[in-house]
Amino acid sequence: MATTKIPHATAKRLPIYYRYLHFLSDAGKQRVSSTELADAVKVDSATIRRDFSYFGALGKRGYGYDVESLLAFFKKTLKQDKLTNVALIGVGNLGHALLNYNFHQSNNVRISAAFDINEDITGTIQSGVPIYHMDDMKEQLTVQQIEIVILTVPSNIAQEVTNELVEVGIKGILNFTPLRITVPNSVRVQNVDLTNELQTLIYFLDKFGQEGESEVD
Ligand SMILES: NC(=O)c1ccc[n+]([C@@H]2O[C@H](COP(=O)([O-])OP(=O)(O)OC[C@H]3O[C@@H](n4cnc5c(N)ncnc54)[C@H](O)[C@@H]3O)[C@@H](O)[C@H]2O)c1
Repeated sequence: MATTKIPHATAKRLPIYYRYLHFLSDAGKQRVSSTELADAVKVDSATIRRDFSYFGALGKRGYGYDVESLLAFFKKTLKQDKLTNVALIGVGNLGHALLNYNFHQSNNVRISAAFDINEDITGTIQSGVPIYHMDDMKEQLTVQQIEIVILTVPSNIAQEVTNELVEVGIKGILNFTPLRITVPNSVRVQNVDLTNELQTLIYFLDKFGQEGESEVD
């Protein structure tokens, strides 16, 4: 079962399910039906059942899903039971915003190091995160065993920085730059493009109105 290939759209919904299950668990709820879950997370119940089916028969007919066992399962799948340190490269406008935010809703991911070339900010601590000079990047990433980075540098140097990250063994890059960076197969890149998201929203509103459509790969 561990080798089951999960569609990208399903994988993207897992944190949404996880957050709501956490909420239910905190509220002392023991079980939840797919319809109830669908209402809460705004994903239709057929999609939820299909998503969950990738992980085996987790629900029981007429009973719904057991909140604690589902939560334990997602915790493991999403690696929520261990803290993941990530690094931020490029502490400008966007980088600062991400540092301030520092995923405080999540207790399992945090930015533990940031890097820049601007000597006005290197050597300082911002929002509790040390800002190192890029000259120290390789060493710090290795010492801190960081495998995931958030890339918020100007696009003209994004590839150059990426090459250094690849050399040091980074496994995942959350790429905010508009450049579609080139990496070997061993590295996974997730692109974040707010303009794109906004245009997708406009497209769906235009085409389907407020009913929208649930995202399916
Ligand atoms: N994905 C999105 O929706 C979205 C939204 C806004 C900005 N962006 C992109 O994010 C990136 C950052 O945008 P911004 O507005 O924060 O820019 P910015 O100019 O404010 O910040 C860039 C930072 O990178 C640093 N930097 C420059 N060269 C560097 C290098 N070689 N190594 C490390 N750091 C270096 C600069 O000193 C600066 O602190 C840009 O590529 C921009 O296009 C994406």
